[in-house]
Formats: sequence, structure tokens, C-alpha cells
Amino acid sequence: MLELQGIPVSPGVAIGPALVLDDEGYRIPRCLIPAADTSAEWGRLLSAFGKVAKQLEVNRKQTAERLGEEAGRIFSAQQQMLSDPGLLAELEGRVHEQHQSAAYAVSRVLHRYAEALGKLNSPFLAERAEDVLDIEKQLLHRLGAVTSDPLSNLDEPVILLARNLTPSETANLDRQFVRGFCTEIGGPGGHTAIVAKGLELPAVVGIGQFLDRIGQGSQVIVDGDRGCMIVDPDQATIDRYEERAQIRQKLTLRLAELRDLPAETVDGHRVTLSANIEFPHEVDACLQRGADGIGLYRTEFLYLSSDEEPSEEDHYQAYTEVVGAMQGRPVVIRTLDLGADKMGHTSLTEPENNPFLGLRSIRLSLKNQDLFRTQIRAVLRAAVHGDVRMMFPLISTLQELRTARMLVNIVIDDLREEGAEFRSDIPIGMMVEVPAAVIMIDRFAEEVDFFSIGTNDLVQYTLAVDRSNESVAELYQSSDPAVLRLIQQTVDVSNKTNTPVGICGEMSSNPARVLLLLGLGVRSVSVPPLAIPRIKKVIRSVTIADCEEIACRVMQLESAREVDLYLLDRLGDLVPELVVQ
Ligand SMILES: C=C(OP(=O)(O)O)C(=O)O
Repeated sequence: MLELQGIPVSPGVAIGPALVLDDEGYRIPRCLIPAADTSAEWGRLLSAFGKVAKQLEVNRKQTAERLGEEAGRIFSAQQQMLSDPGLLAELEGRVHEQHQSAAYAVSRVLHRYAEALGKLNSPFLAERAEDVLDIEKQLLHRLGAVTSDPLSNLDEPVILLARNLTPSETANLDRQFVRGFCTEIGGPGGHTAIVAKGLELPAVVGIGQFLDRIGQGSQVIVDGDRGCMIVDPDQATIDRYEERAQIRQKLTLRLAELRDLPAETVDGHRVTLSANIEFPHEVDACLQRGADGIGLYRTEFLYLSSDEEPSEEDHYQAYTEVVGAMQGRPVVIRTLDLGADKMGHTSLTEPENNPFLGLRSIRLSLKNQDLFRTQIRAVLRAAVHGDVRMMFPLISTLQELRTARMLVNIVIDDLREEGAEFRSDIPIGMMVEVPAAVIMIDRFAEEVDFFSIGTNDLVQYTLAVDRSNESVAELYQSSDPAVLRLIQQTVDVSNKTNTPVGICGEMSSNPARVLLLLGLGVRSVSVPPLAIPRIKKVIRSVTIADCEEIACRVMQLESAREVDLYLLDRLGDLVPELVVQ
């Protein structure tokens, strides 16, 4: 039995056979070969090397004849890589000593070479990285490796183990068979984590290197509550997890009974409890759990799940589906928040050194105004069908907000001129997710209809810590006192200026932290659909006086750890059944 610790990003437990994936592209399943067959496997690998070398020589000669010696040298560089003794020695070790299949060894080693070159920040070396991947492709072809995506042909439940999964890969997982996943890299606030929660898929990320140690089909437990992965569990461990699964199931059934009850505190304060979604089909899960509305519709997933840029009609259809299904409940549509870890359409930006500080989110929309106007048109048209609100992400200056609003007015004029059916009077709000927005919050309050605090990014930008990087995951804490002060300031100013304010970041889906948010004066939260029953349970179990006392104490504490320990303790007093055993 092997137990590894990572970062819990999507709650729940799943048990099943491992499907170990290569990190990218070819997705070569990790396959171990019997010791007796390693020599034959090594022979296959050498033969593939020989064939590729021959082909490279043919390419070099033909290219040199047609385009000159200089062009032919492209292939000489590849020939040199192929004859690198270090490369061959590493591959030999993997096949002979670790019993890896030739295809898997090639895929792992060459991907690592390419990745290392890609990180060196030089266009010349980036091209060399492409050359390495090209050699990999040719070798895999000669080895007859299966190059189709094993994820598209699943026919039995699996636990996915991968180096990394992108948000769109995660979104496209076959929920029928993929029961959970663990990855080597990834941080607590990354979008892969958010999508996993949306899919209700137990997940642990940022475990560190482990793929080489796990065989295909090994029994694996993903514990998304505690953030651990257990390989080849013993019977006692399996029994313990099965017992926990039963307790969890009973709790889920009890919490489901709250569905039609309001999210109201014991002393009668009504809290708006909405849901965050990425895709229209998630609306069912929101309604099943009694969401008051959609507090955050992340529309960028329209871009991430397709290779084509969505048309106005694509936007309109998606929004109309959500708005119609929500039957008059509010739907907050956030405009495009593409960037950094979410970037799907490379055509929209050039590679950047600091993508989280670069051309992302509202900045990208303001730079690509046709794209932005297309989206605004669809939002205003869909608003005819219900209570639609529009929200701009990552606003950091008043000028950005004003330009975005000006574009909305231009779109309104266009639609009016065309005689289209639309609404011009929808509430327009902004995300508060950079410290600059908090510092200027009183001025922003004069120009928006509502605020929504995005704690995921607020934590990242306040603490200067990449939300998707496992190496700094310990610093990524929404309970950090600096973050709490920014939330407090935003809520205080909003309440004083009568500007509705809510929280749509992941912080509000944590039952213990909700105690604090209520105490700070928050009366509207938006959480992944899965979290609704628990958060409602918290709200219905406490008084605002309890929460204010908690907030008072918390605001005197000096570290995220102290805050979280104290909040967990208070959750144990007030809502003991929600404390994970
Ligand atoms: C909700 C947020 O936005 P994102 O989609 O970037 O997580 C946030 O930053 O808290």
C-alpha cells in the first residue's frame, strides 16, 4: 500500500482501477513488460531508432537538394538528437531496469526533454523542443504505439492518473467511467480544480512525481476530502473508506431534505445561495439542490470546449438555455475571462512571460472588441427570457469599467437600430478580484449595480502566489489575514453604499469559512452546485450574532492557519455533522 499526499481540490472519495496517462499528446498508457521480454523490447526500440535515423537522412538529403544545405541542416539537428548517447542510456535504463514499454519510455523521456527546452524562454530553443516532439512522434509511429486517446474509448470505471489535466480536458472527461483523478502538478485555485468540482469528481492535484511508480490497473483510492491518494490499499483501508462512503451518503440524503427550504439563519436573516456553473447542462444540478440563481456563469468554457470561436448564436443559445431553465431566478453572466491557465484559443494572444499579469480577462475583451461585442449582444438578447445580469471580470481601473460600459451602450444602439429583441436595462456588475479594485471600491460603487468578490484571484493577486502552482500551494490561502481585510473593506463599503455584494470564489464553498463571511456582513454567496446543501446547512444552523462574534475574533488573528483552525473548531461546535471524520 502506498499513500501519497497532495492538494484536495474536489471533495468525495472514489475507488477503482488506475488508468495511468502519459502527460500530453500521445497519451501512451504506462505499460510494464515482463523481465524476460526486456531485451526484445530494447531491440524493438533500437530498430525504431534505426528506421527514424534512415528517414531523417533521406529528409536531409532531399531538402538540401531542393532548398539548399542550410535547410537540410534542420534534419541534421534531429539526427544529432537521435544519436545522443545520454538519451539512449536513459531509455535503456527505463526498459531494462524499470521494465517500461519502449513506447512509454520514449514518450516520457522525450516529453521531458522538450519541456525543459520549452522552459528556457528562447525562441530558438522552443523550436528545438518542437524538433524533439517530432522525433518522439516518428519513434512512436515506428513502434506501432497506439496513438488514439484512451480516454475516448473507456468501457469500465477508472481513476485517472496523469501528470496534469487542462480545464478543457477535465471538462470533457467521460463522467460515466472516470470516477476521480489525481495529478502530479496543479494548484488549489486552478481552473482544473474548479471544473472537477463542477463535475462532482473527487480530485487530488499537486502530488508530485508519482506516475512512474504506479502500474496500469492498480487499485487506487482518491480521497478528495483529505487530499490523498492510496495505491493498492489493504483490506482495512478499503473497509474504512467504505464505511466513510456510507456515512457520507446518509449525510447527503439528510441534506437533500433542505432543498426547498430557504437559506435563512436561525435568527431570520435570508442569504442568497446561488450556484457557479461552467456549462449549461449544470443547471439541472443547481435546480436539484435548490439554488436561488446562478451567481457566476463562467462563459469562457464556451471557448474552451470548441476549436472554433463561438458565434453570437452559440452564445445566445447557451445563455437562453440557462436563463430559461432557471425560470426567472437571477443569472449572472460573466463576460469572457480567458487567460493564463484557461487559455484555449492561442490565436487570441501571443505567448507571455507572465500570463497571470498579462492580456487576460477584461483586458483581452477590450483588446478584441468584436469578440466582446458579439458576447454582449448575445447577453442582452438572452436577457429577454429572464433575470439576466452581466458581470465584468478582473476590473482593475475605473477606465476599464467605463470602456466596457461604453461598449455595452454601443451594442445597445446597434441592437436598437436593427430592431432586435433585447433588454437594455440589465444590472451590470464587476468582479472584485484585484487589490486595486478594493482600494478604489468606493469609486467603483458609484458606477456599478453590484459587486462579486472573486476570492480565487483575489488571493492570487494579494499574496502574489500563482493559484495553479503546487510549489506555492501552502501560501495560497483565502483565510490569510490580508485577504480577509480586503474582503471586509469591500463588504463594508458595499453595505454603506447599498451596492449589492456577494462572494463567488471558492472560499464561500467552505462551510467553516462561511461562518466568517456571514459575520463580516456577506448575505449572498455563489458556490459549486455540489456545495449548496452543506452551505445551506451552515446558514440554517447559526445566528448572525454567532457569526459576528466569530468574525470579531478572526480579524484579530495573524495567520491563515490560526484562522482555519479556529473556524474549524467553531464549525465543530455549531454544525458538528459537517466536520469530515
Ligand atoms: C470566481 C473567480 O473567478 P475564476 O473563474 O477565475 O475562478 C475568482 O477569481 O474567485
